[in-house]
Amino acid sequence: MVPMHRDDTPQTRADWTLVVPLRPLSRAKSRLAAAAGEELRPRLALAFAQDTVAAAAACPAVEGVVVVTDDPLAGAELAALGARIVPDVPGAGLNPALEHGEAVVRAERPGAPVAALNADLPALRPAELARVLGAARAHRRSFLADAAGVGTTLLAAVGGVALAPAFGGASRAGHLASGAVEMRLPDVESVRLDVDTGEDLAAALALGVGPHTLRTSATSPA
Ligand SMILES: Nc1nc2c(ncn2[C@@H]2O[C@H](COP(=O)(O)OP(=O)(O)OP(=O)(O)O)[C@@H](O)[C@H]2O)c(=O)[nH]1
Ligand SMILES: C=C(OP(=O)(O)O)C(=O)O
Repeated sequence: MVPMHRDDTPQTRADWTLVVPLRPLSRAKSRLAAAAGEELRPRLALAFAQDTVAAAAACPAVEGVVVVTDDPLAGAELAALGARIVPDVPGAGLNPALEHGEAVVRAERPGAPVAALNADLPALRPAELARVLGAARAHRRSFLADAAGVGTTLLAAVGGVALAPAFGGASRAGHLASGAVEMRLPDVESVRLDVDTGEDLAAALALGVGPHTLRTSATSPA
């Protein structure tokens, strides 16, 4: 989130709002339990979200970060990083949570470009996110597949276009079927590397994670 300068190119304009969904930490990152254990799992889920939000907030293309969560600890920690916290839609699930966050943003700024970003990107780098959001300006709706090539880590919609999120499972195919354009970009691994398993965590640590995940994973057997 940086002020817009007169000579900013469209690629670096800070006008995107990111909507980051986060389920309660007590239930988050269940697939990590096998590698990390039940004590570390919720702490890692929080650390991933902190590193994701901190990197997103530091991205020169980003105007603001909205986190949709009912978790009080995560809400407080992520608000401290500059995120706006919006309550979840109880029992509705991931896509309604994203639509709710999008509606909150667009009620205030109907023309805002909006992107949904997973909260499990601990290696996220602001410059790589800026490249993705710059590319997303060329399409009405576009997305980035996750590192496995099965899911989605980011779904973007320019002003006046609904996100229409279809996250969950094989969402790459779902987003393609919905008409969203897949962005195929070099050198944006940090935006694609979502961490679901111990193997994913090892890959993120090798790429380089943010300080919260680095500290928390130091006690992890993953
Ligand atoms: N606000 C909100 N976020 C959700 C919900 N369900 C999933 N998410 C978030 O959506 C993103 C992708 O979620 P998943 O990969 O399905 O769940 P996860 O907790 O990250 O991992 P698993 O438990 O292993 O599936 C993560 O940032 C989750 O915290 C929900 O009902 N509400
Ligand atoms: C919900 C998704 O993420 P994950 O791979 O973390 O389940 C998805 O890719 O649509």
